[in-house]
Amino acid sequence: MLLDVKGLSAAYGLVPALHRVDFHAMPGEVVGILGHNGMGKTTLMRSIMGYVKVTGGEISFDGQSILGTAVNARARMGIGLVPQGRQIFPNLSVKENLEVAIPGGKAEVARTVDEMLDLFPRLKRLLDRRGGALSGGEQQLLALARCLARHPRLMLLDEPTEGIQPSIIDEISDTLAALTKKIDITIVLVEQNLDFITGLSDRVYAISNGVLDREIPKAELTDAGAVSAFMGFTA
Ligand SMILES: Nc1ncnc2c1ncn2[C@@H]1O[C@H](COP(=O)(O)OP(=O)(O)OP(=O)(O)O)[C@@H](O)[C@H]1O
Repeated sequence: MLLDVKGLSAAYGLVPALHRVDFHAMPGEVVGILGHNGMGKTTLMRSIMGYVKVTGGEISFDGQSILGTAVNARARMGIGLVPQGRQIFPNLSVKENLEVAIPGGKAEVARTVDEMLDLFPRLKRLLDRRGGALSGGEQQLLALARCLARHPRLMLLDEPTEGIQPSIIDEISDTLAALTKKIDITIVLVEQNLDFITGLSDRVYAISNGVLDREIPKAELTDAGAVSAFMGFTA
């Protein structure tokens, strides 16, 4: 098991945001977590990366507890987060956005930029463009490349389709599916886009009001009524 989250709780002051969350990801898996606005998806991603102080439970990465470790230590262990809203540098060029994400000397940086351009060919012709002048979809590709440039073993994706045109969402889905075949990576993604999540994920969980304890059986993912029931809606 690469990631094992057990009984994880987090709160903002006295208000709980995650309540005894249990899930895991095996090496090479794409695990989707489906949930509506405000259900705790971002809090979960940021807790695993180490930005949110948790109030209970356990997070293990590659068999080791990571709860007491800082964000940069988790990054060095091989965890990467593509944050909600992408958070690229709007005033830096695409090339500079990539370069500043890559640790190492000049040669290593140049080699890794080339490696990322092979994975994201669409960024090649945009290298000199300012990050802020990219479309939402292009920004998402850049954010993915910035994360992968550090060669994480686990990539956490926080709502990759948010604010992106439907036509580009398919391209992002195809790019991610191709990636998982080319490189050794485990992905945990949180989303509210059902088609995107079912298209990419090996397994899907539902999160509702900070509670994540149910895996949605694969056979039921194509049944809108069953998914609604899992998400806590009554027919
Ligand atoms: N910094 C904060 N301070 C206080 N409450 C917060 C903070 N961040 C999130 N919350 C609350 O915690 C709950 C979970 O929020 P979270 O952002 O994790 O949900 P989400 O599923 O990612 O939602 P969205 O899709 O809108 O980003 C919400 O009720 C939210 O209002």
